[in-house]
Amino acid sequence: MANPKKTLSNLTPLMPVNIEFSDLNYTVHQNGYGPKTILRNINGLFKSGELTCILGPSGAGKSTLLNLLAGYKSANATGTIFVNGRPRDMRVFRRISRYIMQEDLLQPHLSVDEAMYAASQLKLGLNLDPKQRQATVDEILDLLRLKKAKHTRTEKLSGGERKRLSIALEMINNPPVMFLDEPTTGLDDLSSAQCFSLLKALAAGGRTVICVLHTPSARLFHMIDNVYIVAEGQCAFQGKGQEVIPFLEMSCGLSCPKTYNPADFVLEAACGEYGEHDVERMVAAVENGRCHRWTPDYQHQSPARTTSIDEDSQQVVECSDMSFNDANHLLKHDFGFALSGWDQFKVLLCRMLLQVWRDSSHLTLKLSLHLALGIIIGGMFYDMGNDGSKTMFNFGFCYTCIIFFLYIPMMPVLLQFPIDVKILKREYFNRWYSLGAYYAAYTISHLPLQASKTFCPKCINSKLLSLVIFGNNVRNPCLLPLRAADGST
Ligand SMILES: Nc1ncnc2c1ncn2[C@@H]1O[C@H](COP(=O)(O)OP(=O)(O)OP(=O)(O)O)[C@@H](O)[C@H]1O
Repeated sequence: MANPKKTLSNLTPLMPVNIEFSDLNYTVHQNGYGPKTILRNINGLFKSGELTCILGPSGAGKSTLLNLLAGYKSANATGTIFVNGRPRDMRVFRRISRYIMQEDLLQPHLSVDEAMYAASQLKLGLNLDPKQRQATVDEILDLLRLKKAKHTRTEKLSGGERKRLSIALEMINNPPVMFLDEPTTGLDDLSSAQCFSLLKALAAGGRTVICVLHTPSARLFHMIDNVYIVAEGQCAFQGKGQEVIPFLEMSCGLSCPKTYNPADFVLEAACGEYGEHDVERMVAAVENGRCHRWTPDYQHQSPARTTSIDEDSQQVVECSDMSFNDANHLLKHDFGFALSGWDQFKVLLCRMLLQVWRDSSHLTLKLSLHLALGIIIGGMFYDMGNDGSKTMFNFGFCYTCIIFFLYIPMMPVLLQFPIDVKILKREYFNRWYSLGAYYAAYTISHLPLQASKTFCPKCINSKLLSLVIFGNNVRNPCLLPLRAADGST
C-alpha cells in the first residue's frame, strides 16, 4: 500500500484548487432521434485535499461529468464551473490539471525509468540538475512502488503497474488536480485496494483527486472523503462514505442490511431497485448536489447549506504548501510549456528514435518484406527494360512499383496510427508538448524507414537482383529507355 505519510519533497510546490460546478447540463444530438440529455442541472463541490469518488449505475453519466470537469469535452454543455471561486479559464486549468484515462496508454519499447526520464525532461525542462531530476523520478517511483520495475519495459508491466505508471508520469510536475477515469478497472481486489490507497495518499498531500469508480469494497467505501453519486444524470448523494447509510434511511426510508456492502446498496437504490421514486427522493434530499456535504442534521441547517468556496479554501490552506491567495494569483497566469518548441522536438526525437530502434521485430519484418517482394517483382519483370517489344510489360512493372510504394508504406501507418493517436491525445491534452514538435519529431524519426522503403525494392528489382541472382544485367529496367525491335531507342 502507498504510504500516505510519505512526502514528495522534490516536487514543485502545490497550489490548492477547489472545483465547484453549478447547473451543469450536457445534451447530445443524435441523428434522427433528437437531443438526449445526459446531465441535468447537476451541482457539486470537489475540494483540495480530498479524494472524491464519482459512483453510479452504468450509463448514469459519470464519465461524461468527469470529461466535462476535466475539460476533455465541452461542446453542448451549459452551466458554470468555478475554480477557486472564479469561472474556469480552460487555458490555465489545463496546465494545473491532469487527466488519466481509463486505458493505460504508455509509450512502448521504453523502460519505466526511460519513460519517466523523457516525461521529466518535457515537464520540468532540460536545465534541471541531473541529480535533482533523478531524485524527483526516484521519489515518485518509490511512492508508487515502481522502483523494482524501474528497468522493465512498459509493455511487460502488470495491469496494476501500468496503472501506477500512468499516474506516476502525470505526477512529475505535481499537478494540483488529478482526474482518473475508472483507475481500478481490470485490477484484482488487492491491486484495487493499493491503487485506492495511493489516490488517498495523493489527496492527503493537498491535491484535488477526482475519480470515477465502480463499486468499491465496504472498507474502501468508508475511507472515501467525498462520495458523489450520479443517477440519471443528476446528483443523488454528496458526502462522506460513512454518511450514505443514514442518508438512505432519512431520505428514502431504506435500511441497509448489516452484511451488505453499502456501496452496492446505494447503487441499487440509485438504479431504483427498491422503489421507483427513490432516485427523485435522493436527488431532492441533496438538492441535485447543491448540498455540498450531506450530514444527518443537514435538513435543519439554515438556507446556506453549503459552505462557501472561500470558507472551504481556508480549511485547505493548512494542509498545503501555498496559500489560496498565491494559488489564485497563479491561476490568473497562462503558463506555457516547460520547454521551447525546439527542445520539445529534440526530446521527442530521441524518444522516438529509441523506440524505432528497439522495435526490432517491426524493422526486421519490414526489411524482409521488401526483400521478398523485391525478389518476386524483380523476377517477374527481369530484363524487360532492354526489349522494346515488351512495352506493356514495362508499364506493368512501373504500375506495380507505384502500387507497391503507395500501399506497403501505408499499411503500418493504418495499423499503428490509431494507437499512436490515443497516446498523443493523452500527452497533448496533459500539456506535455505541442503538436508541431510531435509532428516534426515523428516525421524525422521515421525517415530512415521511409527511405529504406523507397530504395530497397528499387535496388532489389534492378541491380541487386540482376547482379546477384541473374548476374548479367546491373541496370534498373524502369530507368532504361525503351529499345525498339530495330535497336533504336
Ligand atoms: N455522444 C453520445 N451520443 C449518444 N449518447 C451518448 C453519447 N455520449 C454518452 N452517451 C450516453 O450517455 C449516457 C452516459 O454515458 P457515460 O459514459 O457518462 O456513462 P457512465 O456512467 O460513465 O457509464 P459506465 O459506468 O457504463 O461507463 C450513456 O447512456 C451513453 O450511452
